[in-house]
Amino acid sequence: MSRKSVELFYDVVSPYSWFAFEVLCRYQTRWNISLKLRPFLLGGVMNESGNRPPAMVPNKGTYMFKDMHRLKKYFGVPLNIPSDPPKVMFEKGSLNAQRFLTAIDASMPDKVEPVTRELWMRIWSRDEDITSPESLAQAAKKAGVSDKDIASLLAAMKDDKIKRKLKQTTSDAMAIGAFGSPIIATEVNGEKEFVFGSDRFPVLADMIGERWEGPEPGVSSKL
Ligand SMILES: N[C@@H](CCC(=O)N[C@@H](CS)C(=O)NCC(=O)O)C(=O)O
Repeated sequence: MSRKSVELFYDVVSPYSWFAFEVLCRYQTRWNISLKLRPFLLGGVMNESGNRPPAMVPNKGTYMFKDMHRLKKYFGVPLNIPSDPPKVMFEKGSLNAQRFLTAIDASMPDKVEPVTRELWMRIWSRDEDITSPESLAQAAKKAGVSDKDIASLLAAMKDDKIKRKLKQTTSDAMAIGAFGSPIIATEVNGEKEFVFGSDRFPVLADMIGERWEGPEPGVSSKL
């Protein structure tokens, strides 16, 4: 049977997307899927869809941060809430990080997964910056990218080509109906469909004819 294509649209500013990312990485060899990581810009999706981040609704924000503590344990992901979430999420944002990942996807796609993970470790585990070139370089270095390649990636992320590619990925997500992150898209009977959220894996498994064996299906974690 041919492998089902599964696309993960995500932004490292989104903690729920980290859970979805780790689960899909754990299942990418267990399920008969080909996983495509698609870094997009959540801020763009929010603006274009007319949605707003849950943390901007006070009760949702309170719920979300409580939920994070439960989900950290449930998913086995070392997430910690940063000391100043509004600053991290809304002031500093993720534009540079997402452009950096887009540049990596364009020239060394096999490094998208480890660099994404390092960026999440920075922003959502160790409360470290992900906006400066030095921070991006450190994440890439930890993921095994050479100094020479890091210098090219930092230059490439400023090119119009890369900026357009990030906009295109965001538009691709909008075209299928995105309003937040994570968006996990696949084809069902020739039609593109998606689920929203890290809590939709049982449904996704049913859609692609695979078995959901929980968030840690006996695979060694890369964390
Ligand atoms: N129930 C989802 C929530 C995901 C979620 O809230 N994602 C945020 C970004 S971190 C978002 O885009 N929210 C848009 C919305 O809730 O409409 C999950 O468990 O993963």
